[in-house]
Amino acid sequence: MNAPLQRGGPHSGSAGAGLTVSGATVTYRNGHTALRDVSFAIPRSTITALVGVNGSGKSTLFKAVMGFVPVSPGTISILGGSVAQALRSNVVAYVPQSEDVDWNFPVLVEDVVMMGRYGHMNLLRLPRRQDREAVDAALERVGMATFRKRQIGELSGGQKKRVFLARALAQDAHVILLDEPFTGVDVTTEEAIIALLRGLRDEGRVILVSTHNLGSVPEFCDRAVLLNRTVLAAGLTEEVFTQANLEKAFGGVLRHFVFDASLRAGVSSVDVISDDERPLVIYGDKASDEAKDATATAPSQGASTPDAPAP
Ligand SMILES: Nc1ncnc2c1ncn2[C@@H]1O[C@H](COP(=O)(O)OP(=O)(O)OP(=O)(O)O)[C@@H](O)[C@H]1O
Repeated sequence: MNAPLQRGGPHSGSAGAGLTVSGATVTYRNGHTALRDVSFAIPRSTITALVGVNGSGKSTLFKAVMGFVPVSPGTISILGGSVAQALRSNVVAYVPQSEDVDWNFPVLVEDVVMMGRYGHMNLLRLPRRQDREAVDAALERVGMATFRKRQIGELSGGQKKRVFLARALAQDAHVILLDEPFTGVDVTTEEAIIALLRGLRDEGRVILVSTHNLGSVPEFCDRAVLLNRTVLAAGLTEEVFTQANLEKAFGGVLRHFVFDASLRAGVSSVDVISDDERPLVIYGDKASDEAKDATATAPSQGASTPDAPAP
């Protein structure tokens, strides 16, 4: 049986136990299997990118972690406990894609953030002092305190995303799932969101971010999971984010450009890999390429080369 979840700070509970998905298969009611035998583990204090083509199952995985769709067979363990325990303890929060939200729904920014407190309230949902304080602190942290009385539909795309992040903060979620947080936001807002996520990571939380923005993944994600209905690669970003793995994940849809890099000192090649408007750029290192070439062409001891002069 799973150990009970412990609240009282993201560092409590089983040390290091973050999110573990083991052999998870998800089949929708219409018979479509969106995920098959998915396995990976993410420790606490990490930001992990969830990357894959449209329809690869990223949102389905989020739904499974949130308990919205059943996993069968397979298991999902959250901070050492079951999904049901995690939901009861309010430790998982989901920050939705903008398209999934009805922005015409008349609700104030502070009310959206207060929704993060519902799991901490009794059935009457009357906010207490600690609930209001949590909302104030969350709005302050995402820089949206001055917008609290605005209708959510009146905000820009980046501001809306920050409000939903504030809802997760007010909830004091230890596992935060973000669906495409950078779509439609400018670079300044993206940097602000990344800084916030880093802060949350450093507090011991588990952050899982689905994104098509390959270029920023190596910059701010410690780990990555490449998905296409099953896991193609998972682990540290530098090990997962290789050209070969990305080609496996994106196949023909990945735009891949190779430039002559002779204009930049120390660079032998520039690979630009793009699934979105912000590409991943890989610079080849001239010095290490030359060293590799030298090793590859150096004759091994005792071997003769066709061009070697006769002794
Ligand atoms: N409720 C549902 N019923 C049946 N099939 C579904 C349902 N939701 C999603 N699917 C199917 O499951 C597969 C995975 O969808 P999912 O939304 O998880 O992909 P995704 O990786 O999040 O895609 P995107 O990058 O476009 O958001 C798709 O083939 C989709 O058509």
